[in-house]
Amino acid sequence: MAASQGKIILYSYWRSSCSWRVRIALNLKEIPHEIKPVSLIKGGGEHHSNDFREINPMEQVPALHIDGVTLIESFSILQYLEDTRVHRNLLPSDPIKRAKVREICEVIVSGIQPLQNLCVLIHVGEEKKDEWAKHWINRGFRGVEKLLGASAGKYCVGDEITLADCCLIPQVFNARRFHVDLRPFPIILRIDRELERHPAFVAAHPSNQPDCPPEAHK
Ligand SMILES: O=C(O)/C=C\C(=O)CC(=O)CC(=O)O
Repeated sequence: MAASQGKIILYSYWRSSCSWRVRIALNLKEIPHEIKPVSLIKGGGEHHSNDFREINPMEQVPALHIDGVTLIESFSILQYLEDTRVHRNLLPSDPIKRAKVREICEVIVSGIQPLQNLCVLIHVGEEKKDEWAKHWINRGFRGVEKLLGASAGKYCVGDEITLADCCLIPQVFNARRFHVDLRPFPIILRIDRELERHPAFVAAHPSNQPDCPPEAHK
């Protein structure tokens, strides 16, 4: 799994919402990259292999090989892209708006997604896992909806696409996957509709990934 020099390589799984956040940002910033699929399912998960543990000791996707280093943790990767690839900024210049973008990101990347991540659901067990995921997504979305009530314009914070939108859209997909009733979250739904045809978001969608199984295509 050694990464070739110079090329930007994203280790990704089609349905991983954390990989998806990074795919959106790479697309929005028009950064050429190669996707190396890592199956979280095949043989108990390729992310648990010795080879992949060298890439990410947390045994998770995504990992991004860029500028001679390998970075892990999606939000940290997003920040690095923002720091180094100034084309198409995904953080506003106003410090309060920046804080609001990061606030929404944190609620999703720390407060919602980890609680419904595959390794947590395996630990929770087959019988309880769906109800568990639904509960935590619901709880988190109540907070996100309230925050968006104060910050949203066309998108999560104002009228420009930001890192918050990169984090929100994959989480909406997960909410649907776990049958969360989204009707109490009209702002979240509106932003999701706003972005569903955006080319950078369409290209990053699980159904457009090289490792998407044929039966899961839209
Ligand atoms: O195909 C699968 O069921 C395996 C894994 C996932 O969906 C990814 C997650 O663990 C959820 C997530 O990224 O939020």
